[in-house]
Amino acid sequence: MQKIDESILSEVIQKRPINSYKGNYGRILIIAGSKQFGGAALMSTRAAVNAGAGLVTVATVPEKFTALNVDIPEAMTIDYNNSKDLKEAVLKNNVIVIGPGLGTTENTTDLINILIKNVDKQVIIMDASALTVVSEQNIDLNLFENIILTPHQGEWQRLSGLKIPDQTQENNLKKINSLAPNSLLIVKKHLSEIYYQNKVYQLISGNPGMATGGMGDTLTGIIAAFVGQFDYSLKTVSAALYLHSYIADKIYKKDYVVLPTKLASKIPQTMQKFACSKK
Ligand SMILES: NC(=O)C1=CN([C@@H]2O[C@H](COP(=O)(O)OP(=O)(O)OC[C@H]3O[C@@H](n4cnc5c(N)ncnc54)[C@H](OP(=O)(O)O)[C@@H]3O)[C@@H](O)[C@H]2O)[C@@H](O)CC1
Ligand SMILES: Nc1ncnc2c1ncn2[C@@H]1O[C@H](COP(=O)(O)OP(=O)(O)O)[C@@H](O)[C@H]1O
Ligand SMILES: [Mg+2]
Repeated sequence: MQKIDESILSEVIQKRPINSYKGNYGRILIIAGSKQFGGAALMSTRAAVNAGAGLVTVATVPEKFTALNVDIPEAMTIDYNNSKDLKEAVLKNNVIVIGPGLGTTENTTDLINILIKNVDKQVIIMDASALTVVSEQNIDLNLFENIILTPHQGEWQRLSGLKIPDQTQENNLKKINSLAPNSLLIVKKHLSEIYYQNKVYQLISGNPGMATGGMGDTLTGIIAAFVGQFDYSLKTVSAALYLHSYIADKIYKKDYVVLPTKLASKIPQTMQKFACSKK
């Protein structure tokens, strides 16, 4: 089993070419949030913008538009219950996050079905409530050509049927190979693991200060921005996962709890440090 360490950051994070523009850095759609869980949409969005995504659109409930526009004016907003607008957004974005803060109502099932009907080669990052609904409704994950799954151990239990003590690397590998063999799976925990193409990779950073609501929502935004700017590959996703914990470890040296908003605020300077460290 390979370890994911700091060297991945300078390998993946690129200096920006002088003549580039926002269209070179990914069009990201984040389908997230609900009346109850607005913060999840905000934290995913903030992380995507701060991790360098060129253009970010959030599909959410209209009552969260003001909060989003005030907090992250860089991001655009659409109503996910307007299926025409959502369909258009699915078609024109190349990386799509679905799940943070959606809740597990029928509405979330409808949103997943709109995605299934309209998606083509876009990279989907499926998290949180979307994973729970997929587990409950037995939705076939193989309908997505390029999919990254980011469950925590509770979500992975629902999806795989494996109780947490049974979530060994061997069992997880078998399960993902039968559920969605072409996916990239991240099982989030202390020392998170990536399962990809029949191999396992383990993160060697992270800390218990990260055990706070919104930390996973923040990760989805970082992964989306990285895939949108760099490419869809194991290395790029590993770098996004590593950056998240790397910043969290720096904050944890001084702070008892690692606030997701604080983590997100440190993404631009940390990316610049690794982009500039290149020979
Ligand atoms: N500010 C906001 O808007 C926020 C909104 N959020 C949104 O809330 C929605 C629900 O997501 P969720 O993760 O909070 O709850 P859920 O899917 O019910 O899973 C919990 C169940 O799994 C179990 N469990 C076992 N291991 C676990 C582990 N390592 N980590 C966590 N749980 C673990 C756990 O066991 P227990 O604690 O009961 O022993 C329990 O039975 C989702 O849309 C999310 O995006 C959050 O992001 C927070 C900030
Ligand atoms: N004890 C820990 N050690 C290392 N990382 C942790 C720890 N607790 C939580 N994390 C990390 O924090 C994130 C939590 O994700 P998740 O549970 O989905 O949060 P949320 O849904 O509240 O946004 C994951 O990346 C996980 O690996
Ligand atoms: Mg989560």
